[in-house]
Amino acid sequence: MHQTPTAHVIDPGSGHMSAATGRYEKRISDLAGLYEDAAAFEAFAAEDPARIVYAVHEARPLQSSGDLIFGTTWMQPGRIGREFFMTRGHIHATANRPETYYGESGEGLMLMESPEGETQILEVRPRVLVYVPPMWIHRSVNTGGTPLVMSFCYPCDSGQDYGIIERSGGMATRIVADGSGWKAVENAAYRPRSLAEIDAVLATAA
Ligand SMILES: O=P(O)(O)OC[C@H]1O[C@](O)(CO)[C@@H](O)[C@@H]1O
Ligand SMILES: [Fe+2]
Repeated sequence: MHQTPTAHVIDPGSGHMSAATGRYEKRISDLAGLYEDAAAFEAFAAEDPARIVYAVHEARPLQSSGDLIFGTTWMQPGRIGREFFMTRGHIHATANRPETYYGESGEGLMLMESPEGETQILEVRPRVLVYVPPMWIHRSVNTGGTPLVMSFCYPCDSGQDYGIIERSGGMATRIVADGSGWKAVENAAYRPRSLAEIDAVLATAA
């Protein structure tokens, strides 16, 4: 039985995608532990715990392999202390699965880290497509003053592993305000992965 082809209209401002099969939101209260300035986070969360930081529309297929998951991420502008709003970040649970992101509106960046700890940063803006190759941890950051909207696409058997970032005390690099722009700074709490952990990640790709 073939699935029926579909077309989806994306609103670049709101990130709404027609005929999505799912939608979820991440609120400030869901994002404890991500930001370097714990006191600033607590103050922000106490003031407005229900504040939405990002929202996702997605279409998930019926099949469990060989198919795609695609949709949009809408991210509010804002900062906790000097650090810009960002997604939780993850590596795909099957680590050799890639992903693309396409800028719909706003400006931001894709912060990526290899299991070995190399950082790569690519800016996202409208009409820029960012390719996240297999094996890269990835996190989106809204560095602008308006919502950042991106559409994304990845294999439906990728899965998301958030533990890899938690175990290393965050990603190696943080994105912080610098005048009217941004800069990358070292995360002082970062603990590089052991060879055993790196090998375990690489093994999921075998
Ligand atoms: O799952 P996270 O790391 O919170 O970030 C959400 C982003 O990642 C995705 O899961 C896609 O990989 C999208 O939902 C969104 O772009
Ligand atoms: Fe992903």
